[in-house]
Amino acid sequence: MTSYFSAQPAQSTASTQRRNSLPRLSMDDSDRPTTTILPTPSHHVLPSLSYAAATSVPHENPFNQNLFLQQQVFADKSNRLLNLIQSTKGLLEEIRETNATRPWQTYYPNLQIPSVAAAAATANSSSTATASAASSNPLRRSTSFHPEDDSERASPVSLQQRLQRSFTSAPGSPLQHNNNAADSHTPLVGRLFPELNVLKLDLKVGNYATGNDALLRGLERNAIAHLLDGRIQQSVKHLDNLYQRVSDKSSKVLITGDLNAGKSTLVNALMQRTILPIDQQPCTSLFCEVLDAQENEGQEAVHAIKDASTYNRQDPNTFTVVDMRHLEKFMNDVIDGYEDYAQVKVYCTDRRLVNDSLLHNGVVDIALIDSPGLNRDSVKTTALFARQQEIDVVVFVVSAENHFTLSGKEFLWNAANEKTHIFIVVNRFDSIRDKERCKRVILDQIKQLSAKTYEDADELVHFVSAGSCLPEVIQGGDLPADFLRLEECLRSFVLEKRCKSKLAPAKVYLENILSDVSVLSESNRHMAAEELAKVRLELERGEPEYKDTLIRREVVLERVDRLAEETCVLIDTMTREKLTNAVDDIENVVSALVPWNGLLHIWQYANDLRYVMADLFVDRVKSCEVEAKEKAKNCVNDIHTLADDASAANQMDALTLFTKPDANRITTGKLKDELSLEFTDIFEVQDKLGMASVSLGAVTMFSSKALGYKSLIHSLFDITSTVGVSNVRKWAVPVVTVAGLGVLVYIAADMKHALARKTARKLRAHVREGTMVHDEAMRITKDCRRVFKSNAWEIQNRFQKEIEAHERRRAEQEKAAKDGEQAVVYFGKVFEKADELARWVAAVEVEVEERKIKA
Ligand SMILES: Nc1nc2c(ncn2[C@@H]2O[C@H](COP(=O)(O)OP(=O)(O)OP(=O)(O)O)[C@@H](O)[C@H]2O)c(=O)[nH]1
Repeated sequence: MTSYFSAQPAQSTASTQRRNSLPRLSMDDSDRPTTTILPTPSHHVLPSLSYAAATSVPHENPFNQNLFLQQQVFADKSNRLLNLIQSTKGLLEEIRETNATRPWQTYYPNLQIPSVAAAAATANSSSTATASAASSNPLRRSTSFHPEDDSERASPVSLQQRLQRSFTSAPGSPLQHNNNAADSHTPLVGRLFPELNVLKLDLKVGNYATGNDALLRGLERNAIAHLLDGRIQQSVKHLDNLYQRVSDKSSKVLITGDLNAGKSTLVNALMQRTILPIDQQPCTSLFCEVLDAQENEGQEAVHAIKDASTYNRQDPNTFTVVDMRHLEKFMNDVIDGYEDYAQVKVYCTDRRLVNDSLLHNGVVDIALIDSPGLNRDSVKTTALFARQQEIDVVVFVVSAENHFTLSGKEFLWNAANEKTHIFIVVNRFDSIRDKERCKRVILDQIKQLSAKTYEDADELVHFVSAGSCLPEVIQGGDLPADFLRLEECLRSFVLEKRCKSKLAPAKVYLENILSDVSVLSESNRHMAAEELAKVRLELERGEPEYKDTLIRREVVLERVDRLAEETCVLIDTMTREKLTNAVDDIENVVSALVPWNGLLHIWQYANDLRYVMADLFVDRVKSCEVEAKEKAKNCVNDIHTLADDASAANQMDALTLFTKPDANRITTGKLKDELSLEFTDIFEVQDKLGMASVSLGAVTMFSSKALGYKSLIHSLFDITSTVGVSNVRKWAVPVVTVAGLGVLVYIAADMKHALARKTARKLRAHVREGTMVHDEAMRITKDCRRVFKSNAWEIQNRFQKEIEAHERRRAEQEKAAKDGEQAVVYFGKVFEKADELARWVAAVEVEVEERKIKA
C-alpha cells in the first residue's frame, strides 16, 4: 500500500543556511510597531534592496530588471501596509481593552427606526448615486462612506469628511449643524449611520437572516457589546493572518472551482508537465501545493503532510515522502480512505524559461494550490472557505458547460470581503457549441458576483480548454493563443500586479475595518455626547430641587420644634390649672357621694371620704390626660401638615398616648394613703371656736377635775354676778346640763361635715403645697413631648432619606457625566486615529504607481 513512499532525502546544511540568510521581505518582529504608531516615511525600510543584493537575479536581463524594480515598489508598499496592519490591530485591541475595563460599553450603531431610515433613504436619493455603484455589487453593502471608484480611493479624503458626507444626507444629521455632539439632543436611534462591513453583526434565527435590526434591538446592550467584541477579536486574528500573508514574500495561488471543472488539468497545463492526476471521477481530495523545486534545494519531491501547522521541510518527521510517479495512486488511496493526509507539497522543476514560467520566475516564490472540488463535500468546502483567507490570489476554474453553481457563487461572495479581483478560467470551452452565448451568460454572472473582476474581464476572465494544452496533447507544438494569453495575464496578475493581487486585498480589508471603527467610534461618540447632555441637564435640574429640600428641611424642622414646644407649654399650663382647681370645692362634691351611716360608722365614713376624694382627683388627672392627648393629636396633625405628609399612620403615637399603665401616674390608692386619717380629724375644733368655749364651760361644770379650779371659780364669779347667787344656785345645774348636752348633740351632728372639710383641707394642702401637680404636669407633658419628638424625628428621617436619595442620584449622575465625558474624548480619539490610519491606507496606491513603472 505504501509502495509510493520514497526514502527521505538528506538535507543540505549549506544551502539551508544560504536560504535562511535571505532577509525577509517583511519587517522583522522587532520592527513591528507594538502600539498604534502611524507609519511615517522614515518607517519605510526597503528590505527589497537587500533582498535584491542577496538574490542571484540576473540584472542584465531587462525583463527581470523591470520585474525586480516592481518588487522594490511592492516591498515599499507592503512595508507600509504591514505598519498599518499593526497599527490597526493595536487600535482594535485598544477598543477591546476599553470595552473590558471601562464603564462605557461600545454601542452597536445601526439600530434605526425603520420609518426614519426610510425617510432618510428618500432624502438621501442624491447621495445614492455613489451608493448605486456599490450596489452593483450586491455583496458590498456599504454606502458612499466606502468609495468604490479608484480615484476616490487614491485621494486622501479623510474618514471624517466621508462620514460627514454620509451623515449630511440624512435629515437632522448631527454633523450637519455642528461637530460638538454634546450640544446635540437628536435621538441617536433615528440617525442614519453607514452600515458596518467586517464588524456587522448578522444574527440568524434558523435559516432566516431577516429582521436583523429587530433582533439586535431585542438584545441587551452588554450582549451586543459582547457580540461586537467577538467580531473585533476575529478581526484581530484576521489582521494577524493578513500580516503573515503580506510579509510572506511568496505568493499563494489557490486554484479552486467545482468538481471536475479541470483544476488539476489547468495546473498541469500551466506547468507543461503531468504532475497532478486527472480523472473524470473526483480525484483531488486534499490540497496539493505545487512549488518550485528551488524551494527544496532544487530537489523534486512530494511531501505528504498530516498536520499542516507542524510541517517543516527540514524536519522529515513532519511529512512522508511520496514518489512522484505514484502520486496518482497515493491520491486515490487518500480518496478511498486508505491513507489519511491533509495536504501534499509537490516540489517540481519548471524547465521553461524564466520569462515564461510562473513558478520559476526568479523573483517571487509562487505556490499553486490545487484544491478539492467545491461541491465535493461540505467539510472540504468549509476548509476551502477558511483557506482562502490565507491565500493571495484566487484562480477560479468554472466549467463552461455548467457555469457558476451555487457553491461556486457562495465561495465568490465570501471571497469578495477582501478580494475584489478574481482570476477566472472558464474551462472545457472546446465542448461548447455556441461560444458567444456561453461567454455572454458567464460574463453576466461574473458581473453580479464580482464587479471589479468584470471591469477587468479582459485580463481576468479567460475562456480556454486546458485539456488541449497538456504536453501530451500538443506534443511539442505551440500552445493555443487563448491559453498563452491566459498564462501571460496570470503571470502579470500574480507577479507584475502583485500590488493588486496581493496587497489590494489587504488594503481593502484595512479600509473596511477602519471604516467600521470610524462608524463605531463616531456613533458611540454621539451616543455618549447625548447621554452626557442628558445627564448634565438632569444634574442642572436636580440642583435647585436638592437645595430646596435642604432649606425646606431646616424650615419645617424649626417650625415643628416650635409647634411642639408651644403645645407642650399649653398642656403643662392646662394640667397645672386643672389639677390645682380640682380640689377647690371638693368637700361639697364628696359629701353628696359618700353616704353617712351614723356615728357608729364614722371611721368607715372617714375612710370612704379619703377614697372618693383621691378618686376624684385621679379622675381629674385622667381628664387632663385626655385633653392633653387631644391637643397632642392635633399637634401631630399640624406637624405633618407642615411637612406635607398626609400619612395617618404618623398619628399612631398620639392615639396610644396614656393608654398603657403608667407607674408614675398618681393612683387613688396611693393618694388615699397620703391623706392619712387621725383620730382628731373626726372632731372639727378650729371652725367652731365660740361653740367650743361654751362646750368647754359645760364640760368644766361637769368635770372640774379636768378643767381645773381656777377656771371654775372664774366662771362661777361671772355667772353669780349676773344673775345673783341664789338664782345661780337654783339654775346652775339644769343650765349646765342642757348646755353640755347641746354641745354634744351639735358636735355629733356636725361630725359628718367636719370630717369632709378636714379631709378636703388635707387634700388641698397636699395638692397645693406638695409636688404632685408639678409631677403630673411634667409627666403628661413629657409623654406628649416624646410623641412630638418621635414625629419630628420621623419627618427629619424622611427629609434625610430624600436628601440621601438626591445625593446618591447626583453621585450617579456625576459619575455618568464623567464617564460620558471620557467616552466622548475617547471615541473622538479613536475616530481620529482610524481616520488618520485610513488616510495612510488610502495613500498606499496599489495600482497607480504600478502603471507608472510600466510606462
Ligand atoms: N473536454 C474537455 N475536458 C477537459 C478539459 N479539461 C479537463 N477536462 C476533463 O475533465 C475531467 C476532470 O479534470 P480534472 O482536471 O481532474 O478536474 P478537477 O477539477 O481537478 O477535478 P477534481 O480535482 O476531482 O475536482 C478530466 O476527465 C479531464 O480530462 C477541457 O478543456 N476540455
